[in-house]
Amino acid sequence: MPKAKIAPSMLSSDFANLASEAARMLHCGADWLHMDIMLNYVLMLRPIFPIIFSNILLGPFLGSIAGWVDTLSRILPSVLLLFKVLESTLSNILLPLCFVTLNLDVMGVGVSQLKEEVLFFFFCRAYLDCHLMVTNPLDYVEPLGKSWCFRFYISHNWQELVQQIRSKGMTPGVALKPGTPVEEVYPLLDGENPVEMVLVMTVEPGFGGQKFLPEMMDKVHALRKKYPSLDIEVDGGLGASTIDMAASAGANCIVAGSSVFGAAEPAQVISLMRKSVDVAQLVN
Ligand SMILES: O=C(CO)[C@H](O)[C@H](O)COP(=O)(O)O
Repeated sequence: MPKAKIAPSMLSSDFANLASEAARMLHCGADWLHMDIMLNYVLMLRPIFPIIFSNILLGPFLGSIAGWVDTLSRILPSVLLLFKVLESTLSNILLPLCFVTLNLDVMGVGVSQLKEEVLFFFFCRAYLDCHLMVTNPLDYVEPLGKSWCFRFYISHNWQELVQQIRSKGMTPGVALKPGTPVEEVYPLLDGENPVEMVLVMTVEPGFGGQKFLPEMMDKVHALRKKYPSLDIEVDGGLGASTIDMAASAGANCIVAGSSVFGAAEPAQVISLMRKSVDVAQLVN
């Protein structure tokens, strides 16, 4: 069975502080960051696109140079203490961007907004789970492919799109709106160049905070039965009261917006969702 992946939906984040919100979610244990790109789709959300590009996509891209620091910060806490000592010694000579990063990660020390933005910009490499709801997704392959963006959802022109997406090093997936029958996705999974994920929308796409549609679980069931190792994602209305339904139906990638960003302890919600997927996989 495919691994659990928890992806907070940045649609529910504070858009004025996207970088720090993204860093916060990664710090809380998120596997991916879910990005809804709705240009030409939901007009009122148009401003998101430039924000995503300037604040999120470019940040991790430039951060690749310092990716090793991020890895170190995760696996070698003792190295961080060494940096902390160095920080106090050299703080006025080498502006301690990296030390600020490390302090935040290990000690949970609060840092200023600016420093936190810098932290994400230089040190985080997020896996961006991008759901494109646009009239011509082909137009977006090139700009997204230049960034650290791997996941892509499609609805039409799929053969050419899948090829283009792969050529940019991203992995293609297809999204199903609530009204679309699950059978429509089978040709994209059974063909020569199949997509690698199916996103089953559990609300009508467009806004966070909507009510989970339990009837969508039939689609998840059908997909899991037919494709045991497929990544199956659900998005919309996922939280403590609905996660078990999705997990037991066979979903392993969970997108959650308001339940994570609205929680006092987002890390606990992320962990609960992961546990629910893991337990369901053991039982099934
Ligand atoms: O795609 C989306 C809306 O189209 C969002 O990702 C989704 O709504 C997440 O928000 P919430 O968990 O609050 O429902």
